[in-house]
Amino acid sequence: MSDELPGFTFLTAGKVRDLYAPEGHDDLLLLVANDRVSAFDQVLSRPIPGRAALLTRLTRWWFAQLADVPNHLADADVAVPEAVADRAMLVRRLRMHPVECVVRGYVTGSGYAEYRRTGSISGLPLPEGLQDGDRLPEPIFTPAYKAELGAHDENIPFETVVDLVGAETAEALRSTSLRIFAEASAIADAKGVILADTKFEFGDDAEGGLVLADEVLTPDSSRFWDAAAYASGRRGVGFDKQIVRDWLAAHWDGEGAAPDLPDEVVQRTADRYRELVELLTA
Ligand SMILES: CCOC(=O)Cn1cc(-c2ncnc(N)c2C#N)cn1
Repeated sequence: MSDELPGFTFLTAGKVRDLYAPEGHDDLLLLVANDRVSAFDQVLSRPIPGRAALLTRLTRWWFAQLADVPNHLADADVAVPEAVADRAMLVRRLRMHPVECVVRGYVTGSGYAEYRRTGSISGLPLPEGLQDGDRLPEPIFTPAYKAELGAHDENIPFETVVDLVGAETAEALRSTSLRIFAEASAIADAKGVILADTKFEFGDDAEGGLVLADEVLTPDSSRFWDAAAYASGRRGVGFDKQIVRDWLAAHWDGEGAAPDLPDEVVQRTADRYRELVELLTA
């Protein structure tokens, strides 16, 4: 991806997205997604064609479904270059809170690992005997501190969120995250998709209002599972990187750079992203 976008100043590059500032609009940012995919903490060498456009479409769709939640999409008279238009979002520049607002309806991944070590996640005690992929009695807010690029986020207790952003904002982050998760889970469930967990990011706008930022409820920020597979005992059948993860697990020892994905894996993964987006947005 060239860093050059006419009329925009390149700010920074993440794993799967780049940030630009529209010249002459200090109150706006441009988020440009790319087709790269990361797995096992590595950005893989082969992009997944169409991925960025699909996930941008999905985020926009979720913002529309969550109409009662202020979000950072900007309605401004700024021309987004055609070359990136389908995978870019012009957004209001916010004062971001340094908290990954993770909500879990199921216990898996790093949350399950923490649970096995401590019997809790982010300081929240959980019932004994939970297995990987179990549904939790109710969704839980398990915040993490936003790690530097490339490092793992560190789960933190709610009290630390209070120390970071103040009690009022901490409570608003928790209540808003849980409310959005409940709404999104119900929407996904009606389409045969389990929303196992997700991560939201919020910022404050110039008036001090809490605004939903970043991407939302995409396979990059969330785990989406096939509900029918889960019901038949096949847990954690993902809609996105499962194909990539399974192929890498069978063809790579995890040392050094990951091998190039074969064409068939790239194509099946692209198809799977499209399948999820079309299933959810139908
Ligand atoms: C390299 C890519 O990094 C990111 O996209 C993460 N990020 C988002 C912001 C942000 N900053 C102010 N206002 C916003 N609306 C946002 C958003 N979204 C900063 N980094």
